Amino acid sequence: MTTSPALQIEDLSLRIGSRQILDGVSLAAPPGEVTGLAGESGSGKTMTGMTVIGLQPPSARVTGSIRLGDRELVGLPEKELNRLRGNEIAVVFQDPTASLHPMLSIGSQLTDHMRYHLDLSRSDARARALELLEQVQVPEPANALKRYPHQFSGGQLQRIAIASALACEPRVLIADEPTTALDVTVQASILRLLRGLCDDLGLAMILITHDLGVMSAVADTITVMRAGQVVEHGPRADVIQRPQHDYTRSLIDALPDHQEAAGE
Ligand SMILES: Nc1ncnc2c1ncn2[C@@H]1O[C@H](COP(=O)(O)OP(=O)(O)OP(=O)(O)O)[C@@H](O)[C@H]1O
Repeated sequence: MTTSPALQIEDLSLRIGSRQILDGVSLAAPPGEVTGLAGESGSGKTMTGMTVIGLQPPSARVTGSIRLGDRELVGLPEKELNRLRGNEIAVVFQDPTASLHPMLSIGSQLTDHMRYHLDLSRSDARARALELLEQVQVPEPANALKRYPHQFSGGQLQRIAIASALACEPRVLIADEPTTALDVTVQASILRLLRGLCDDLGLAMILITHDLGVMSAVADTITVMRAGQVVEHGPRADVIQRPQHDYTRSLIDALPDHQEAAGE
């Protein structure tokens, strides 16, 4: 079954000064699917994600198309992009503390965000915050609302950052290396959570990671980037088990146990 993509990137290029950072990137993220974006460090994965939410460096020149439903995002005025950010497109970063304020309780961070974007009353925002923390499986949600970021483990903080990203019911979630900073034991549970949310909420998820092992655990399709270009794209099993491009093969061979990653 093919669903029409929530997010469609076509021929996206980005130049900073004389450097071509992205060169004709095309990518579609359908609802309810995890679209993996792989490639070694510096290949342009993060810049692709940042450009989708309009957070590319100010000096960058962007051409091509990024459509959210039937809306074109390239060239959208900053005010309108600001409304989309966090509302229709949300991001989860590698470091959960990047999206959480250290001096504010989890409760006020989640509810302030929703009161601002969704215009909810204080009690409705609190009820929704509790629901979100349950959804991301943070234990004792009512208690968690009163606590501060430093009182949580990295894995729990990433769950809270994911809850915050989901607060305004985005259609698209960009997860940029969401498990890279976490203990190996916690990584799998966060990936399972993201996969479950994608399925349950029909999110179009773009999962950015240099780790094809992570990718093989959850992605439906994989797009491989190198030096700002897409070199390969296809269903996960095809890309991992029958890579067409030497570069993809070298990424797979670099995995500690590439048989395992291939799901064999
Ligand atoms: N603010 C910036 N100004 C200029 N160039 C940048 C900026 N940020 C990133 N770049 C360059 O853009 C290219 C792509 O970087 P990007 O962060 O998208 O790669 P990546 O594939 O996500 O790698 P990593 O996994 O290391 O983040 C790199 O060559 C990088 O040096």
